[in-house]
Amino acid sequence: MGVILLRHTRPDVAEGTCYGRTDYPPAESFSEEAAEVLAALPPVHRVLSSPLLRCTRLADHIGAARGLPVETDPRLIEIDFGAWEGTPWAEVPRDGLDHWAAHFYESRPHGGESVGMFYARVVPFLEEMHGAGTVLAVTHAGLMRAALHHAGREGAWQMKFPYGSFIELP
Ligand SMILES: Cc1cc2ncn([C@H]3O[C@H](COP(=O)(O)O)[C@@H](O)[C@H]3O)c2cc1C
Repeated sequence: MGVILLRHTRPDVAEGTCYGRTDYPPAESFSEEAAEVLAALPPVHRVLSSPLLRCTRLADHIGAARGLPVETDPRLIEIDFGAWEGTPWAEVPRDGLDHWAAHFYESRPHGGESVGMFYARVVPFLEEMHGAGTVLAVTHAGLMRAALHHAGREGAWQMKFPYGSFIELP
């Protein structure tokens, strides 16, 4: 089995908000969600986590239950949406969204990371993990999209992953 990418549980932020790098903590439902994740998760021999609270809380919970230390890695942080962070998606300027859609890899109308910049920091992590054994990385939806794109999956950038769900990479 290869690396397992696990999305964090529900964060404490209003539905429809644009957020990536903003450090929202987990929602009140954390304990129940974390128990479900733990029950579904296969055995792993290493636990890595994005340094953001919505991931470290879950990683710490898993690490404590499985007797493993948690290592944080900044390459596992979600894409940085710059000036858009904390804004409802419905209020993000239309021209910015259009530019982003038309120039998907290069565009950064929010002043944060372009998808290309984001992908360029994620790929070295994925390459390092290749063949590293059963490693769990607690991370974000954007990372899971990037990883599936890297694995050659058609439509990976449009995929959705529920909170607390995980994917296994070969
Ligand atoms: C290209 C791209 C487009 C996105 N649109 C939303 N997100 C991602 O950013 C937000 C934070 O993710 P999480 O809740 O897992 O921390 C979510 O809305 C998620 O879908 C994206 C990520 C990427 C890379």
